[in-house]
Amino acid sequence: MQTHAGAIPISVISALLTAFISYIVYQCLLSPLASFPGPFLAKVNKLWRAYATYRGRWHSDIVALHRRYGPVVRIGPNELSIADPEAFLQIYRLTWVLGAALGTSRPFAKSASYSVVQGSRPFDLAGERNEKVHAAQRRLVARPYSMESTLRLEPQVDELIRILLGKLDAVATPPTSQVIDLGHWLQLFAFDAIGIVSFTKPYGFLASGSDDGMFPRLEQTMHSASWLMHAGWFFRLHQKVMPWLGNWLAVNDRNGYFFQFAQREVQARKDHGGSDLDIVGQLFQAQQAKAELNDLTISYMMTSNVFAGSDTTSIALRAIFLNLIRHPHVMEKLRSELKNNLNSSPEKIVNAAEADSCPYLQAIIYEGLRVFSPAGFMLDRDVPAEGMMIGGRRVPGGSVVGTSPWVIHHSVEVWGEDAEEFRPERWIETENPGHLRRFFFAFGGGTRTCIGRNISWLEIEKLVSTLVMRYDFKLAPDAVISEYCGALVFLKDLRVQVSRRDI
Ligand code: HEM
Repeated sequence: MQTHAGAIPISVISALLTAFISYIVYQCLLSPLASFPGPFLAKVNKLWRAYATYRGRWHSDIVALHRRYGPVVRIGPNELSIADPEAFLQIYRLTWVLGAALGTSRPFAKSASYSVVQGSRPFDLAGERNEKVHAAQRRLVARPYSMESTLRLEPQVDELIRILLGKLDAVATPPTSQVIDLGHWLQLFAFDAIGIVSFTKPYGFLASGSDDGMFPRLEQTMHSASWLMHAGWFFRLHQKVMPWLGNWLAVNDRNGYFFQFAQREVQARKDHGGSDLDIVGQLFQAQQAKAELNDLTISYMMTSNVFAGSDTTSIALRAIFLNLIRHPHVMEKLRSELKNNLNSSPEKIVNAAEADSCPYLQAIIYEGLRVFSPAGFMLDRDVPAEGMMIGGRRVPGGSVVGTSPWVIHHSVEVWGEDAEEFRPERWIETENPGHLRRFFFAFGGGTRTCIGRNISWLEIEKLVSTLVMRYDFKLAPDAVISEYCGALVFLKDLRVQVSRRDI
């Protein structure tokens, strides 16, 4: 058959069509993951996940997909989302020792998607994929993040809480009782708290009441990272042409704008001195014995503090307050506990030791982070070369598996029929709290568990207990609270009427 000059020959078209059909048949029928159910487009095209993430509803969409398809959902040609409790424990909870005993010789390493987070940074705890390199880096910096170190900074956190109380008093003292965006104030607090634990000094956002444009920028960076993690080729291409076309991706702010911000703070801390108790002070001290812990490395680490430590904590605080407001009986029960156990009053700033001694308060924090986990993404891991079994089916080495905190936290199989409900009592009633905690995934798991957990917990337990004793909170009648997932699940427009309880 003749073809016109310039037209594509039929033979080429039919070869392309055959290749396309073969690819679809392979992915749907012959691939080692073919037996796992999932949306058709996800099975055949990696971009499905990038787009699904880009839409900003991944945290709830993936829960809905599991309700539809079951405990294992295929969300990419080579990717599985896991709600199966046994498989979840195998992926995230095994240590080297236990792993060796079970025949899984090493932890599941982070997948290629994390390279986008890491960018060109040689020191990046969250993005580092090599488990050995990560373990060495973590050992280098872990000490200042311990509970012992964190507690030494409690007086400085108290100072910050006093500033917040001053701000809230101004809108909550009779005859005033204004509606405010409580979420905004919690975010200013959480951001400044990171300044305190890192550099002994707050950034001054809470005092000025303004974030200086920082929060939208953080949010855009997070969102950009969330979908680009699943379009790595596009990210790499962009980085190659960036010298000529400029930067078009907000994710680069992580290693650009936010790194420079952290670097300036580290330099200022060095120039002006500060307390040896803060994280940078401790790292400067450690520097004397460990040459590899140079100023650049410390700045990289502080970038993680700014990037991973402020929005996460503020979302946790927002979620806990929203749930307390929506469940007045829980709020009252908490107040009774604080009054009876601590003799707490509206004037008092609760200290960490006191907060730790209140089981209901602790249960509220667990439950708040369970039903509304700040991290809304799936924590991708590579299946080791030997492969793994999930629900009796073999998953080959090199496949990507992972679980989002939202998926495991909303699993009926783990939490029971009331998995969707905010019910702190479940953490107290259970005969086996250790069992429930194994499935508590708000801070990730295994070797890659959040290094800032102690810091956040301290902030949360102090602030929640102090504020509920001092103020009444009521949702504004016109409050329209929305959720938006860009890696973290941003909870917006927490418009609340705040009033002093003691006046
Ligand atoms: C409620 C607050 C927080 C939540 C919900 C949270 C959540 C998480 C999660 C889920 C991970 C694991 C990520 C993964 O495996 O991909 C993680 C890791 C990490 N977080 Fe947090 N985080 C919080 C607070 C903080 C704070 C306050 C800091 C720093 C001061 C911090 C710094 C980090 C770092 C550096 C990592 C990487 C750790 C590693 O791989 O060794 N986070 N966090």
